[in-house]
Amino acid sequence: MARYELVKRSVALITLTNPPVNALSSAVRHGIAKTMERALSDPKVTAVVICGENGRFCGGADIREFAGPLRGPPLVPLLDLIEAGEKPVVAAIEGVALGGGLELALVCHYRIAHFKARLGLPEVTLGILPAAGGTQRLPRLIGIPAALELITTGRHVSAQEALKLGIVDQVTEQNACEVAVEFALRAIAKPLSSRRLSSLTTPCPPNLDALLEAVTMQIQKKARGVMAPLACVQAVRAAATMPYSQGIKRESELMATLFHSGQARALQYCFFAERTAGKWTLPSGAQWNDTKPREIRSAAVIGLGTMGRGIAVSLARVGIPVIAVESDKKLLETGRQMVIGMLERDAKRRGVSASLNLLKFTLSLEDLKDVDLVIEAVFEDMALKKSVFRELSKVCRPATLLCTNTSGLDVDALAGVTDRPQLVIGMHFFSPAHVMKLLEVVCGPRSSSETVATAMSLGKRMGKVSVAVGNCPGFVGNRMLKPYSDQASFLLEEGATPEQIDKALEDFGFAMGVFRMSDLAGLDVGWRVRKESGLTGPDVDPKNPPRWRQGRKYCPIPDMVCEQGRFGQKTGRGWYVYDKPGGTNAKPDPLIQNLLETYRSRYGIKPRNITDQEIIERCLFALANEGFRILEDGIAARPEDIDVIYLFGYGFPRHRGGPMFYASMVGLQRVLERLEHYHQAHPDVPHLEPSPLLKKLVACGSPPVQKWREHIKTMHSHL
Ligand SMILES: CCCCCCCCCCCCC[C@H](O)CC(=O)SCCNC(=O)CCNC(=O)[C@H](O)C(C)(C)COP(=O)(O)OP(=O)(O)OC[C@H]1O[C@@H](n2cnc3c(N)ncnc32)[C@H](O)[C@@H]1OP(=O)(O)O
Repeated sequence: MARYELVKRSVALITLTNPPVNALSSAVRHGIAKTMERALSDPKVTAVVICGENGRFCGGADIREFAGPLRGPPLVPLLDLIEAGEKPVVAAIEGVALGGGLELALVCHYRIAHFKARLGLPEVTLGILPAAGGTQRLPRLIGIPAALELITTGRHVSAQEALKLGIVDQVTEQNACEVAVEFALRAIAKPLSSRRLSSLTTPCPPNLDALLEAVTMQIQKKARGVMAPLACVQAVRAAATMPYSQGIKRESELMATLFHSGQARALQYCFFAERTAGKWTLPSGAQWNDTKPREIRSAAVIGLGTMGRGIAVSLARVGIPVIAVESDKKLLETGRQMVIGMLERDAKRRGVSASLNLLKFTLSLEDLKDVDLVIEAVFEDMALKKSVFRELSKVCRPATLLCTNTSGLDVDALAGVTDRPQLVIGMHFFSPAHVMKLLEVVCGPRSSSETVATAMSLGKRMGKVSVAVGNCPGFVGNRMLKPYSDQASFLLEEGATPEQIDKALEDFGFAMGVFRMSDLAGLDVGWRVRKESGLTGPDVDPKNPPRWRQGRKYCPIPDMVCEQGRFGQKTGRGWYVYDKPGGTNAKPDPLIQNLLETYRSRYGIKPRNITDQEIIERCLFALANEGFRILEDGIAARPEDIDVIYLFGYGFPRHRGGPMFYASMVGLQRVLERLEHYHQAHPDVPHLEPSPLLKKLVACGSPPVQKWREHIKTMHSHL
């Protein structure tokens, strides 16, 4: 796991060999210990270079090892040994030096980085802190403010920025190993004492307390309830106020508080879940690693509303020529200006030039005859979408992939009106599409494996986290949202207020509660869908009981809010009131309070005190319960896929791991008991009835989330 060679007759070259990222597994640590000992004791060796195989220095500690008992040589004494050695050690950083990888580089006496390398201490994103001296050595090297920023955010820096900050000594466009060997030969005669970071005094800013306080407040605001960044601040404080020997003890104590925490487990689960999600399999057996995607050299977007504009920008900024289509001149011109503006702002932010030459705008579908792929993003209306797909089927060449950005309509029904159902697939982007990372790739029963592979790979190229899901109303994300938001509405009936429910959800960790989020998204969208599905509006039979629709309990309060023209932020009024249309400062509205009181008295509902615990349990357990049903139905292949959808598409707090992981952390037995309890109290709400899969998992002893798949025997997998 660490190769040893003697080069240039006197330089020991140690290469970490643990693909794909040369993580510091127990075997690698063992390898480093052995090879370093050999280098330090061999009189022929005058200097040492450490590098990583396959152009990657080191991706840090092996995160998979954190779940089991700690084995092998501990990292801290091993790194101390390298730093204390009497022979100069040079790190040759190619690819990445992250976490423990950067900590390894920091104990080397010199660091040479390839110009494409990225460096950072991302431990905070895994719910822990850099505990192999990183919180103590980095501040000594680059000062408190810069170290604090890097350690508390986990941000990666480029080699050029690392040079500016003083993290590396040289950046090279040549082979970093060869440059490091030459560098090491020149370093032989130089004294090492000033190169041992642990022996330096931390340069301390005069306003240390104010700085730490400001960063703490920023963290508490941005990452409410998240422990690791606060522990990082404390560790950096120790670097500023304590000698190294005490600081390193403090670092280790703080790590001990984080290491086995639920937040660390959740965040590490998220890291792997995100990677698992890309590995799709279809019922035919075709899967991610045996199906070649088609190359997409040109694309078209139909409809330049909010979604279409974001999709066009996402395609153009990764170099794909896009033809954008609208139905009339005025809409086309507005869309054109908006897309160009968005692309220019995006390019400015990224410091690149805007690829405006890749965009074409047209009123005619005929212009799409030669494109490789079309994404339809017209109004959410089945008849309209069908007519677009019929037309596309006529004008596009037979090999063109036809994708729909529907957020919940039947993808197979659209495939059915075309001459190529195997080339039809859903690409469900989230708004704003050029910002949100999630893409649900909706596989219809007739979508070919090549079509799935192409949509997944295009998503990746666009920088999205793509998750393959089956075709059912609302797919995964929006199907689960219904029981969640229904519970919030029922809680309003029973005595809660929008602000109380939102606060409970925001305290749990959501960036926005359900009502603030609906105000942002626009309340009219859901209202239109409810009208179209006969849940409200003139189509409802007047003999229908007022709080009962389609055989189950129904809460009409959201419809009543819309009937008053309150569509959310854009109209300046929704569940909250805003200072102006488009305003973002949400204030509780006495008119909503009034509406709720009138409603309750009309239906003889006596309001009761509702606890935050009940709000969280009813909203989130109903959400997870639908997730179990989705797994049973074969609409999502794994709980990790559902969690990734909720993390990237719906703002589920990452330190809670996603709805399915959260349910497993609470304990499936407890989730089952609480759902049974709430279902008994509300027998007319089917979403509260525990799903058969949840019951089965509890009966099997509540296995960890990674093992649920073994218990899911779907009659018919859609994936
Ligand atoms: C009382 C109790 C007290 C307990 C105290 C215990 C103390 C223990 C001592 C701790 C010492 C601390 C050491 C250190 O401070 C801690 C760390 O280093 S944590 C790790 C930090 N590193 C990272 O966060 C980097 C994570 N990786 C990435 O960001 C990316 O993978 C990458 C390196 C940028 C590469 O990106 P890509 O090229 O896109 O490739 P993938 O992301 O798809 O990854 C490929 C493959 O590799 C797996 N993988 C990546 N990194 C790691 C890793 N660090 N450990 C394990 N596995 C890793 C990844 O999952 C992919 O796997 P695949 O999906 O292919 O199976």
